[in-house]
Amino acid sequence: MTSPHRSSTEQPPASSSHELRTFHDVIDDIAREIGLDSDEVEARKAFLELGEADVAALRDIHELLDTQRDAFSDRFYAHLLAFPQLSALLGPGAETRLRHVQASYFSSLTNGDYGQDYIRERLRVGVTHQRIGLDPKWYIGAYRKYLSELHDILWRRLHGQPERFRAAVEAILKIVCFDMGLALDTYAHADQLANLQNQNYLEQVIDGMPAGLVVVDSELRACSMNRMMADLLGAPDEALAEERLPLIELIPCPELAACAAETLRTGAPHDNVLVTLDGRADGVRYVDFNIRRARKDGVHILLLIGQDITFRRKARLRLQESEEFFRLTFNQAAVGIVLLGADGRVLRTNSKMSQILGYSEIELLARFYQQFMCEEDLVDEQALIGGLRAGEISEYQREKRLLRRDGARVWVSVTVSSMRDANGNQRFICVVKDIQRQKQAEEALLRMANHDALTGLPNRVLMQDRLGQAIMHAHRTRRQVAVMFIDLDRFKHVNDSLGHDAGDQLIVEIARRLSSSLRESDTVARQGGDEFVVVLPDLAGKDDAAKVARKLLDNLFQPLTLRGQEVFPSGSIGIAMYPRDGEDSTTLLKCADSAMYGSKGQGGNHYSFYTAEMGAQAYEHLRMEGALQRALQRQEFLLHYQPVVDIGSGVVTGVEALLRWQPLDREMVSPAEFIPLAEETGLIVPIGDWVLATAMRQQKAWVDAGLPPVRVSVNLSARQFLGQDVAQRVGVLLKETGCDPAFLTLEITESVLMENPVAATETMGRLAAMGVQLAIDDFGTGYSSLASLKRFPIHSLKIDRSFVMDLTQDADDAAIVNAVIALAHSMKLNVIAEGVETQEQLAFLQQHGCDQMQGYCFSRPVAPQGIEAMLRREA
Ligand SMILES: Nc1nc2c(ncn2[C@@H]2O[C@H](COP(=O)(O)O[C@H]3[C@@H](O)[C@H](n4cnc5c(=O)[nH]c(N)nc54)O[C@@H]3COP(=O)(O)O)[C@@H](O)[C@H]2O)c(=O)[nH]1
Repeated sequence: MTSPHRSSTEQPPASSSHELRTFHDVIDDIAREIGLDSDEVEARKAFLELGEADVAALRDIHELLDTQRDAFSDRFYAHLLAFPQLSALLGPGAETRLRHVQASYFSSLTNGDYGQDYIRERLRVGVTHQRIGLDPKWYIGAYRKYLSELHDILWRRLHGQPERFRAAVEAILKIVCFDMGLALDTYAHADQLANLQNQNYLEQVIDGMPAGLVVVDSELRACSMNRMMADLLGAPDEALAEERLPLIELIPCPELAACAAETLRTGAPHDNVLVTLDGRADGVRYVDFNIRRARKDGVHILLLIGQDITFRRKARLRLQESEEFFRLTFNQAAVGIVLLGADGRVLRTNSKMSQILGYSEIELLARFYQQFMCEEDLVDEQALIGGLRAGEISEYQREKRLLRRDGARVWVSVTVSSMRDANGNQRFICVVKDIQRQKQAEEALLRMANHDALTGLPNRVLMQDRLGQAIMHAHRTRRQVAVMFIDLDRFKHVNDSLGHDAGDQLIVEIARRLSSSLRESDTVARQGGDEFVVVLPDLAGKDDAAKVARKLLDNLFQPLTLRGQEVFPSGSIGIAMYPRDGEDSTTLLKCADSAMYGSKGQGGNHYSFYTAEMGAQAYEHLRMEGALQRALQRQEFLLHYQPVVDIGSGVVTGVEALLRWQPLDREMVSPAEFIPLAEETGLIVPIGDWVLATAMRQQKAWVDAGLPPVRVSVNLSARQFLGQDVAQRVGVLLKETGCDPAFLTLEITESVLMENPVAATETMGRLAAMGVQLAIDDFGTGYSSLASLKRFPIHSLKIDRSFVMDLTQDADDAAIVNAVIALAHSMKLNVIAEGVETQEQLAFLQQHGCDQMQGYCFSRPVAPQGIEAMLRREA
């Protein structure tokens, strides 16, 4: 306890080492603490006027009293032991021992030696008496008895010698008073020691209190405080040691000072006065003060007891903070959160949950979770909740649909966990994530993966799955399955002439017509391009399939208008039957495909069932493809050239390069046979590139051979023209071959132009810029008008052979050819007639101003040497 008046003679507390000390040491300590040094002894003797004369007088009666000692002791102790309080203190059988002690004291009293040993003995006796609990009153009484007895003895022996008697009595009185002083000193010292120990004990208790204590005086100044308060305030001991600090300075809290003043004035206690102590190195401290009034030395004092509630308060603040954090997180969470009672009642929810389910928070609180579940989920959900309830699982996660307020179903991912509230009640926490969009995207992806984007029909993947199921079902039920491969007739033609959009429109309409012609249990799938596959499960036989095929063809062959043109779509259908033609989907599809080619071979708009011969055709198709690839590697291709003749002069002005395939071991194969296959497989690109390079090299070779320059025309396929950078390639080849671009013409069909007019214009522009000429081949077979060709940098038009063929018999064809020549001329285009076989045709063309012609009437396509011979003849 820190106080401005702390004793400077504080005694160390009793310790075990203290107990081991001898009684002699204790007496020495007491003598020292009382201050009984020789000066003190002399001072006392002087005050008692105990001098040498008295010592001599005492010695004088020593002998005299010797014979009286035993009788004296008997009387003395008879008197003392007559008092039960004393006999109880002195103990049974004490008489003999005490009589001996008394006799010894009696002797020492008059033997004239009153030095340190005498004094120490007196202190020892005093300490002994004090320790056994002999009150000073008994002590004083005993000395009175002592003096009276001595007085009697001396009177009896010395009444005849009044001077000696007076001196003896005087000396006895002094020495006895001297002794009494020493005895009383031991009592006072013991009391002082006890007080000190008491005070130490209290201070220890107060310092050890788990609360801070400040004692404040009646002037509201702090008198003392315990260690805990000093620690709390961060105040050094010296703060109060020097002066009493005003309370408001020691604890700068006006509220505390005001409460203290009130308690001091009225005596009414104050509890829970919260004081915030900041500015401490270890951070802010919160102290809860109770103020009580007490009284000391007749004046009021205050006890301010401060409890450090920093930890508690910080914990509470942290709890509040975490509750606030939780509340905000809960309310603003991007996922729905619901706290459910054990029966599924909604106990707490957040705004996201309201958003997901379309109910207000209040509405949700009046409901049970089960009310939002779809019926089909109830059984599973109850089982899982049962698992949670029984502690078999701690949580579960599911994707499912919940019922919204508007009756719609929303896809969610739910995680449900079990917990106990503060009262031990079971609760379920549901974290609900809205995955509606994700599910829609997944469904869309799944749909995309299994359906054709243009028509929405199942695609090849889904069709194969359905076909597999149909086969399994037919196997079990001993029924049949029909697989139909449907390819639209002349679709390419529509696509090329009317453009891709019209082609797409046609495909969509065909898909609609096929779907509407079939049952729910049938499958119609788009295989790609203009190919469809129909799966008819559960059939009795091929007659059923034939009926459906007829119906499909009838429905397909209904007119529709595309870009203002009336089109009559038709298809070629190939049919394979399970189990007759194959037992697995791959074989059946292959058979149906072969059968479809069979229908195509019959002019389209036809259905055919698969036969073994068709398998051979399909095989042939595959064989050709492989052979074409090998032909490129083995250099089995060559070029023939057909002269292009000026109609007026009959002079060869150019040649058209025409591809030929001469396999090593077989007859020459016509391009009409392999070009469509090469186009289908993409092989036309490397083959066409070879043609271009070879023709250009040939042109240069003729020039180098000293022949007059001759224009060489090369056919470009659609893939070649649109699928690669043909302008860049021609540029490279011009450089490589040395061919003169002014004598190179590239022929493209009008359908190629119309397929991608923008790209075509750009490519043609680049080619024209190199000086290469461009011709439209097979003109009249497409749907483009002459006017639409205006925007392309074209030099020539080649009238298709089909118009020239019947020119002289068919007035329509004649009119068309005539009109084309006239219009082309008006557009300053050169006109070349193809396939001129007769003189009549030639005459017609001459008559109508056609510029050039090519055909059998002049020459068939021939090897380069043939052309060279012709050119030399003309030169
Ligand atoms: N992309 C490429 N296509 C090419 C190439 N070489 C040829 N072809 C195309 O193959 C088709 C068949 O060609 P081909 O058997 O060579 O027939 C051509 C002529 O021989 C034939 N012709 C010429 N005059 C007459 C005639 O008086 N009567 C008659 N019945 N036929 C005749 O016409 C074909 C030339 O046609 P076209 O190209 O339209 O001018 C054919 O479509 C070729 O285009 C090639 O290298 N690349």
